[in-house]
Amino acid sequence: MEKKERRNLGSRLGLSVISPAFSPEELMQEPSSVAANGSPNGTENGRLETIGSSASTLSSSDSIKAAYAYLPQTPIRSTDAHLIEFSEAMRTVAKALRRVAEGKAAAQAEAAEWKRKYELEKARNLQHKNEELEPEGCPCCMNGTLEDSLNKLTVHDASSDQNECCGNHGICSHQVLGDEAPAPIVNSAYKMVARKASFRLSWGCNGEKNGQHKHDVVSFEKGDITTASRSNKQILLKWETQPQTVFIITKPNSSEVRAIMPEMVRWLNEHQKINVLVEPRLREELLADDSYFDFVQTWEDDDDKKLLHTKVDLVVTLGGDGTVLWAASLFKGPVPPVVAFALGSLGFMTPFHSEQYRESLGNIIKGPFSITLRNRLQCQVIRDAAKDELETEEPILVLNEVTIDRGISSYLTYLECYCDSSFVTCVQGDGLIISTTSGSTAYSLAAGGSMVHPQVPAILFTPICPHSLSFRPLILPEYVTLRVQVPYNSRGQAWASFDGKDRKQLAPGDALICSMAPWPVPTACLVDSTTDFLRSIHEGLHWNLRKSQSFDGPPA
Ligand SMILES: NC(=O)c1ccc[n+]([C@@H]2O[C@H](COP(=O)([O-])OP(=O)(O)OC[C@H]3O[C@@H](n4cnc5c(N)ncnc54)[C@H](O)[C@@H]3O)[C@@H](O)[C@H]2O)c1
Ligand SMILES: Nc1ncnc2c1ncn2[C@@H]1O[C@H](COP(=O)(O)OP(=O)(O)OP(=O)(O)O)[C@@H](O)[C@H]1O
Repeated sequence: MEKKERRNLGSRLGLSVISPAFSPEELMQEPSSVAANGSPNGTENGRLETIGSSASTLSSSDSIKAAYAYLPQTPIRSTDAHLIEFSEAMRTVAKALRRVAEGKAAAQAEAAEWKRKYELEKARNLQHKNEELEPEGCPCCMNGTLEDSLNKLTVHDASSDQNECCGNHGICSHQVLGDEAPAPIVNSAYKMVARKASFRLSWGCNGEKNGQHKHDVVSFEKGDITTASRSNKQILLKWETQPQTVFIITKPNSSEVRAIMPEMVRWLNEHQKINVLVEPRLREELLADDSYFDFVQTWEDDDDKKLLHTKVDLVVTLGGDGTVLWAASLFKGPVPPVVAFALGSLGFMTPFHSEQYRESLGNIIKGPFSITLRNRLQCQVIRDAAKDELETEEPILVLNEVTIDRGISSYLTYLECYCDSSFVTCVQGDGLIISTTSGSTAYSLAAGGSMVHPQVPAILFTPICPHSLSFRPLILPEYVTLRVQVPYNSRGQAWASFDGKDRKQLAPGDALICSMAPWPVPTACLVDSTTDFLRSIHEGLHWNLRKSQSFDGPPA
């Protein structure tokens, strides 16, 4: 019997047929209704006719009753009942699986959070140890913890006394970036003679002293909760000792870079008496041109590279946004201040003009200068096959975003997303972007996310081509831990990429955990965070560019 006919039969009998419950073969086993030729009453509609014939002498309501009485013994009911039971069982299993996944998500998110806290605590302990080992540091800083110092933050006036102690006026670099290298590295190309310069950070409004404190955000006085005037304004960096080592990073294969780079190195060395450090490739390029550049330093192995942040006072990038991303990726922990010169096409994070490098670098080296603290995301892939915590992969830090997409697969990505221990949603589409606010003007913007000022403490959750009309992007607070899981029943694999690089395949069962990293990228501002941000969206994207209407329009 055809499905349609079965449905007709059901509806004529006042029943809803739930599924194609039986086959002609099953019907043929029906003892009373099966004709000798093996077909019910010799037709496909044998069952209907059997019911009809047994009911022919009865009224229509009697015939329906008879049909109901007859049905429990037929395969329709029993097979449907099995199917109903089966689908209910499947629903229960699905629910149980979802609960297990949520439990696992919560446990893994919690584990990641504890790991992050542990890393922070470890960094703090290391810092205390270094402070103990370093008697000639700023005496005021030596007495306090980072928290003490944060609590003491006041606005710093750029023109205030140079000899003033940093303890009461900002975060001192001895506290923030004071984790000195365990031992100096001595080799021909990487002979670090200089001590890292110390500096302090202060919060103010374009350098004006206005007495606001960073911790005065909410007041609980007299039981009333009031928001104090915003205090986390423009951040200033003021050197306490002269910066001595500049790390120059350039985009490869650029004639513009090749023209400016040797000039800049010479100027830094001769006019500013500053050590210059570059990537090994660049040192070779410089030396190939002129042996004068023999004084330029580099590193020899990964161990040296890991200690870069302890030696470098300032990072200078020559290139586009990609070079800033590259520079950030070289620092797996704290990052020195970055001065980015624009030698690319867009330059959202590269506010400085390369033609004016002498003036700009001169001002930065002298200080103070405004910085934007750009948050980074710490991303960790957790493999389903990993047997324990030790098998997890190294975390990757991103300045723009981590993208989970369908890669070369032609199937929809299917991703389950959790925020701390709460289920957020399932992404069915091309993928998902988890972005920092700095990355909000990059891929996330192209996928329909909002542009967010880089100083806003947030994480962006932006789907890529979702196959659902109602999936709008989200902006979440910076303190959450996100977890993206490729479910076991996903049709294909997913791929994660980090600032557009390092693609990693995620198999069903694998997960990616993201939280805000404790090491932001401090980028020097040309003017200040807000002016630079607005300039970049106006000039880079021509945001809301429209010809003004003429005054002589129709009367109102
Ligand atoms: N559809 C898209 O818009 C798309 C697709 C893939 C990657 N990307 C972006 O490219 C980035 C990698 O940059 P790249 O230079 O190494 O690759 P790239 O050379 O392919 O350049 C990508 C473009 O994105 C711009 N860009 C990078 N970071 C930006 C930011 N924070 N704000 C505004 N624009 C930004 C760059 O200036 C460049 O024009 C990724 O992090 C991702 O955000 C965008
Ligand atoms: N020092 C470096 N070593 C290796 N790769 C680098 C380095 N600096 C930049 N890159 C890579 O080179 C690519 C291009 O760099 P970048 O975006 O700075 O230049 P651009 O493409 O000319 O600028 P824009 O994107 O603004 O047009 C990026 O993918 C970046 O990751």
